[in-house]
Amino acid sequence: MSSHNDNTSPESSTAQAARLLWQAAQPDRRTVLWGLAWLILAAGLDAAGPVLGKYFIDRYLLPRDPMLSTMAALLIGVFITGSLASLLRYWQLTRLAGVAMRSVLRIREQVYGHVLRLPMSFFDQAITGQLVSRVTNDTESVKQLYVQVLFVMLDAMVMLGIMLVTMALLDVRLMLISAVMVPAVVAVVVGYGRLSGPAVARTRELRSQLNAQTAESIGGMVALQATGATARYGERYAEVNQAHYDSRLIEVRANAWLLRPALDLIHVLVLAVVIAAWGAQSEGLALDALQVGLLYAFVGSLGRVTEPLIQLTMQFSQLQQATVSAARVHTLLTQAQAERPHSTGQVTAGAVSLRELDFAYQAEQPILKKVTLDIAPGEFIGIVGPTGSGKSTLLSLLLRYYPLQDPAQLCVDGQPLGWLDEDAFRQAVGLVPQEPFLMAGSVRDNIAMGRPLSQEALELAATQAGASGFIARLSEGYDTVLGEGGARLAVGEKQLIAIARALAGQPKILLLDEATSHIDTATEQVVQQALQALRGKMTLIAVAHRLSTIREADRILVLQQGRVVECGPHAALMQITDGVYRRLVELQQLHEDELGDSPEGQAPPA
Ligand SMILES: Nc1ncnc2c1ncn2[C@@H]1O[C@H](COP(=O)(O)OP(=O)(O)OP(=O)(O)O)[C@@H](O)[C@H]1O
Repeated sequence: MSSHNDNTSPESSTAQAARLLWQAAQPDRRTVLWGLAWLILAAGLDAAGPVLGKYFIDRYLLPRDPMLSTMAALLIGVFITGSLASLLRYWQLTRLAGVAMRSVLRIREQVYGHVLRLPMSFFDQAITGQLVSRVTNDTESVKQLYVQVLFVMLDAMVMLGIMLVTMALLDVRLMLISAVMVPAVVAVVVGYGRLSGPAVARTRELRSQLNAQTAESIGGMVALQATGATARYGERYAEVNQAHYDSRLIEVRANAWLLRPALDLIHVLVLAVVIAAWGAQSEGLALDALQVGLLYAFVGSLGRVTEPLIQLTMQFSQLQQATVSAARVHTLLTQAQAERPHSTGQVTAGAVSLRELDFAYQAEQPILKKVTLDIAPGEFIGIVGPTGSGKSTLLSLLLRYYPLQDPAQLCVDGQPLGWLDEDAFRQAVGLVPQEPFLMAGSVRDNIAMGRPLSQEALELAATQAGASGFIARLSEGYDTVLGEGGARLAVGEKQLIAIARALAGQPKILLLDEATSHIDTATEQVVQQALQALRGKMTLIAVAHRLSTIREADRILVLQQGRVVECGPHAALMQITDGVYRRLVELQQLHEDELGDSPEGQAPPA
């Protein structure tokens, strides 16, 4: 993901986080509302404790009135209300924990599903490690936010409200003095937020960078070790790690200085003022009329108000971090998805027509210029050209990875490609990429890719791809587990599986993107035979550096700097004196003669 998405400031992130939480908790709205009602009742029962205590002191303890049965009833009442409040709170908080976990489950599914549907242009700039962190770590932090908001904040607010009402009923003046605590605590929290907010955002950003660097280094370990870059990468990592530590230290310091000590101070100050005010109020009165019970009730209630406030503020840094995470998840979720048209358009025959096709990734930098070509159903087209001439770009457009300014410039069976129904389109167009992407599953899983394929369909695809021979030799045939990235197979074998995968969908159009670049001559011949066998059964469009792969094509399209410079069968193109294709073939011949027959014997970049 581009880094600008990570710079979400805590201020702007609060609203985004709130929206995300609210939306994900929607299906559990009733549980949350009922939870609120029960928490109010629990707080009411809690508030009854000090009130009953006051009654006990004022009526029986101070006047030394030995009404033993009533006193016992009062004490039992205090015990029962306290126990009931605890039980209710425990029950509700368990239910709310369920809401938090279910909401995170939904968010994670939503984020993953969303990432799967993002346009390819997004992944041009995406950093894998950061995206992974978004889907797993950030969503986990969001759970923390639910826990904070639902348990601590909700519970604390309810408790605070009920306690203030109870205090007001006991003595409005003393309640007003106690209520000063609320703005004082808010001031501490706001001050803390201002002080540590930037550090919190920076810590998250740096942690994300650490993740990204780790993922990148592990992914590129071969290149890293081969170029002796491990020490430099180690230093680079250490720098970010140190910056992360420094930033975290600022947070922790702000925490240590501001939160607990500041709150304890406020509590003690308020307590002192309440006692002083009570002393002033009761001056000159007899002891039994002094309402010692009132003071007892106030001190008890004040403790119950302080505790949730302290909890709330102590968790504030976590809350901030979780808010930043939630905002980043929200930002990712608001990334526009690739358009998935739902139309009745279908690919019936596989005719492709390019009409003066223009394309640029960035404005003013055209990559393809007025490419015009009509491909008949079942035709085999080879695309060649020097590096950077736009071959892969053309395939990307055929795969709908990037939208076109004018959809009519690229049509399949007479309909603009961009308007075809997504599912029908993906079924009709198969791709064999340059790097065969194999998952840590069985051969069967890797060919089927989740599609419900019969054994016959699977075997047919493997046979058509020329892969059935080596699959039969594997220890467990189609059920052989390949290991991560297909580590157990040779590169050529992986490529044959990738071809079988593309063919298993019975495509009308098969695109091959330099599918033979990394394979040996023997495997290339298997691929060539496979292509020959598929001729006429589907439209074949193959980009190839290795020219022997497309030598037999019906027509070869030669691109140079985004323009079609030659087009025709191999023999015809070889007739063109000083032709681009002829030069590429001759250069390749020379290169192969020099290198001998090896996988590297491809067209050198022109
Ligand atoms: N996602 C992208 N964003 C921006 N520019 C790109 C992107 N992909 C390719 N380009 C640029 O477009 C031009 C054509 O690239 P393309 O990959 O289509 O060429 P190619 O003929 O397939 O090259 P090669 O044979 O090396 O694969 C290049 O200049 C490349 O830098």
